[in-house]
Amino acid sequence: MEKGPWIFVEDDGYVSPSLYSVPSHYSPYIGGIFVPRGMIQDRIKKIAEDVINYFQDHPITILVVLRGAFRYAKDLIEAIDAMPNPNFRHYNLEFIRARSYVNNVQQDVLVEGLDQLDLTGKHVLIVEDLVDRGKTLSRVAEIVREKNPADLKISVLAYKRNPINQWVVPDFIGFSLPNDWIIGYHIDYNNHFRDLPHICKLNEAGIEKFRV
Ligand SMILES: O=P(O)(O)OC[C@H]1O[C@H](OP(=O)(O)OP(=O)(O)O)[C@H](O)[C@@H]1O
Repeated sequence: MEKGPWIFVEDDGYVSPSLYSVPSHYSPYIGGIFVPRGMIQDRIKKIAEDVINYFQDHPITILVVLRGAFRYAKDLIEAIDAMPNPNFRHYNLEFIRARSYVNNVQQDVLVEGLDQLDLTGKHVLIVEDLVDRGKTLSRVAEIVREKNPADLKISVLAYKRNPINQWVVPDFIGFSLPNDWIIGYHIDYNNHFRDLPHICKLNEAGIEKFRV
């Protein structure tokens, strides 16, 4: 993945969790903070502008991939709502569920809630929290394309530089991150750390502690 219109976080581009406010029950398991909450919010404001500038006056069907993308989608929509010129923006929301990870091992990708959606002729924006190996987004996009949308774009907050990922680079990316185990800002490890406000690196102690 070339450096591009996203914020590139270097492999050692994390800071100590002691520099930011972190819940004490999580701090032993955080290897470092890659992106603090305020920077995430600022980046999302710009992505909201980019999305609206791209879709112009086409109504957007925003397809949120639960559960991980919940917080990113919420903040993206709030940023769109806060933009000037309310006559310009026009979107509706749909929610699907995709899941695949137990511990840090990927199982088959399960997608729920997409079968019954009619996306024919719609201008669709898939909103996802994380690309890791790329299998989830690849599968979701494949199903969406079969529904003949007029347009399909993809936004991902966190794009991991996982060499296994052969997936096409999404259209709107928040941050390019190292190939570490990423947690926080609703990105989970076995359903833990979703409420951690910053995007962080999970350490070995955390991988062991919350293994199921
Ligand atoms: O690029 P990939 O290797 O396919 O992985 C990315 C997916 O993994 C996470 O989902 P998870 O299975 O943890 O479910 P969740 O959305 O409920 O957190 C994340 O939310 C993405 O959907």
